Amino acid sequence: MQPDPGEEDLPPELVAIEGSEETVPQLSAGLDDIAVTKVPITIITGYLGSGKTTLLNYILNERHGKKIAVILNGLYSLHQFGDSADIERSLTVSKDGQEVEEWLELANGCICCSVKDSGVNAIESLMERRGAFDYILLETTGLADPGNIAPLFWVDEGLGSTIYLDGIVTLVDAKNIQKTLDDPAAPQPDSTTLHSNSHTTAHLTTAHLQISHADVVVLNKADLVSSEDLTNVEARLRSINSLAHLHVTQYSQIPKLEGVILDLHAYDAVTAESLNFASKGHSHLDPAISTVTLRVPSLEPGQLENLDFWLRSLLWEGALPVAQRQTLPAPEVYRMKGRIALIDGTVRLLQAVREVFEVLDAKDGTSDSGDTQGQEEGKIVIIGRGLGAAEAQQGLQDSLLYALGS
Ligand SMILES: Nc1nc2c(ncn2[C@@H]2O[C@H](COP(=O)(O)OP(=O)(O)OP(=O)(O)O)[C@@H](O)[C@H]2O)c(=O)[nH]1
Repeated sequence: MQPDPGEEDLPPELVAIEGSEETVPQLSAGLDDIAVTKVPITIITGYLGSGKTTLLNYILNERHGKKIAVILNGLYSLHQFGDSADIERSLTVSKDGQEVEEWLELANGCICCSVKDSGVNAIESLMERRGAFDYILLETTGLADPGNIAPLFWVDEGLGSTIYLDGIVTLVDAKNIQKTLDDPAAPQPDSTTLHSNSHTTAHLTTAHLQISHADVVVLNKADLVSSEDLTNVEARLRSINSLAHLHVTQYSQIPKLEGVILDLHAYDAVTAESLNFASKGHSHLDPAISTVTLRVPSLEPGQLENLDFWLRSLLWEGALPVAQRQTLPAPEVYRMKGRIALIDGTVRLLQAVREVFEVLDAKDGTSDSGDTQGQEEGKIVIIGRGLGAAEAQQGLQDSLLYALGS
């Protein structure tokens, strides 16, 4: 769910077609009645020189049996792929006299493309022109904020996109990351995309945001640091983002890709284990960003509306609602995941990236906590800035009890 864009921006009416979850709804008029297989897209981000291209080359040279499209979002030279893969052809595609895409065909059936417009439409039109792919990898520039890119691909099922966001992988340079996070001169994110009412003044860098949005952190260049430094970096990364899986690598080499880097389904699945791990009380080593866990009692179905109110208030208005219509300075929320247990034993999943959120039915439909009482404890894990766990917990509890602001 996103803030209302206004009527003129409303999407055309859609009709859902029957089929598996990998089947997308289609426009009601003018299109063939053919189910479309959705293609996963993984965003690969990370600070300058952290090993993004090394990871891409590694993936492309692995035997994965997939036809992968690599999208370079930025002003890159495509020739960086020339060393490791035979280039068969290259082409520049023009639109209205403007060069918008450049692509190279790689030896193993993959293609590599530079797209200046990173939007879903540009990528879908590329897919139409070049035929179907099994997978898309999008490498951002080293200074990109993935929080601005992810919502482009995390598209509502109802909008009928042929691609879906599978996950965000953030490369971290083990040798330089501490300096980058602490450097007051390091490039800062575009403040207009963030709420400005946070009460935290601690320095925030683009590297912080890249880590906070990660579903997987690849802690690379481990060969360049001592084991003690590596342990310290790991602790800091976990304090920023306790939800992400962390893999320590040299030259971005990850022995198994499936389920580790690729095919994560990080935006349509939330396991109780991942939330339990995130709530284990990791250190608060970073002054700018942290992860907190809120406990959610089992809800009556009617209380889902109250939860929705709390989410809108927090994510759209940047305010933590508390009783008697007061508001507290709110955190800036970058990523949120949760499992909400209902008293009837069913479970809802919560996913949010910045102001976009979604509450879905859990695929299994019921608690999978293994709790002998049969009732899972609901949890919401928030990664953000200016997070006071006690205030956030109070605001949530108040919202669940009263219909604040109604
Ligand atoms: N020592 C060491 N060098 C590495 C490792 N991984 C990558 N490199 C080197 O670090 C340099 C930068 O790696 P890239 O993969 O180009 O990094 P990137 O994130 O794509 O860089 P930008 O696109 O400039 O942001 C290259 O010279 C790599 O060979 C590693 O684990 N250890």
